[in-house]
Amino acid sequence: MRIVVLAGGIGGARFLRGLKAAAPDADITVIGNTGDDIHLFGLKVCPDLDTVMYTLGGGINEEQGWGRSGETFRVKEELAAYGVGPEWFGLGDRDFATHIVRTQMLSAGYPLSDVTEALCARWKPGVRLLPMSDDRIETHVAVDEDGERKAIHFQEYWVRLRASLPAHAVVPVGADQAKPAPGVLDAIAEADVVLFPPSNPVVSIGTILAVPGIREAIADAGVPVVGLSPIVGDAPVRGMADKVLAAVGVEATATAVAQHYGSGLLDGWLVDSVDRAAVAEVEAAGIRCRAVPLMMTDVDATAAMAREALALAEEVRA
Ligand SMILES: O=c1nc2n(C[C@H](O)[C@H](O)[C@H](O)CO)c3cc(O)ccc3cc-2c(=O)[nH]1
Repeated sequence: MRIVVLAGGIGGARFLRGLKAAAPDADITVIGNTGDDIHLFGLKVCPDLDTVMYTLGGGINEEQGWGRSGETFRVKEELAAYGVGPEWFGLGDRDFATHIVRTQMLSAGYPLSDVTEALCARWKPGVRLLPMSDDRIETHVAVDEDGERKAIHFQEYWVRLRASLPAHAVVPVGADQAKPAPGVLDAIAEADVVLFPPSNPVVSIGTILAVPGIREAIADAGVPVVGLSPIVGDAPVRGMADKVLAAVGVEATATAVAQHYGSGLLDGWLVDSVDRAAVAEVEAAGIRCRAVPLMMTDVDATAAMAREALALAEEVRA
């Protein structure tokens, strides 16, 4: 079975670990969000691609869900000693090596998709990890700070500000001129099922869908598209998805997120058992819906969710 998964950061990576356990013989292609990418210290950092690669490759810092395990921060300390910022983004020594290799290859003219393939040759994530695009796309967030409206980089909003200010707009800068990376549209066209894991619907899944051609390819793929709600009991399970959902006028509920994706895209939607009441509403929107446990407490729980998603896909296909 060929499965295509649109993945953001921590939620997407954790879901993929369960999907691999649930469907060990499946051919999984991950279309990774690159809107979180940031250039720091002359290096290109790709948080969501790295989180998938490290999580599935066994190198992730498990508690954080991002960055490498067993980290030290000597380089970060030395940069701070030179007064070279920003200090608010925690890059560890091991992680720096990834960004040095990536930037060296990009400077040599390799596209991000080739770079990602080369990095995955070490980590062997067990899935094909494709960036959504080889073109530069960076999500910016419009906020009011110090009495003025300004656009700041997503990472500055997410990490420095901890999403403490209302987001007035979330803009994937560069998306409208970008093209899907090589292999992305083919993977979607050849997929037997497309899954939207419990990643951030705005800055992760939404950014991937903003790359011209990807949303249409999924809508036209003619195979079941099934998503899992990142919102449980009217609150995001992790992260601050509600802050950016507000920016696009979407309520932080399992139903609202399904409606946001729309029945033109989604065929099935899993909500958590506590949101059982949402099932009828989601089905009224033309999207098949089931209420199942959606907390990714461990790999077994996540594998059970993945099996539910694949089962719903087969129900939809019938
Ligand atoms: O909350 C934080 N998230 C950090 N993240 C997470 C990152 O902001 C998020 O993983 C995604 O951008 C959102 O999914 C990092 C991810 C990396 O790949 C590398 C470094 C960091 C550093 C931080 C950090 O200092 N604080």
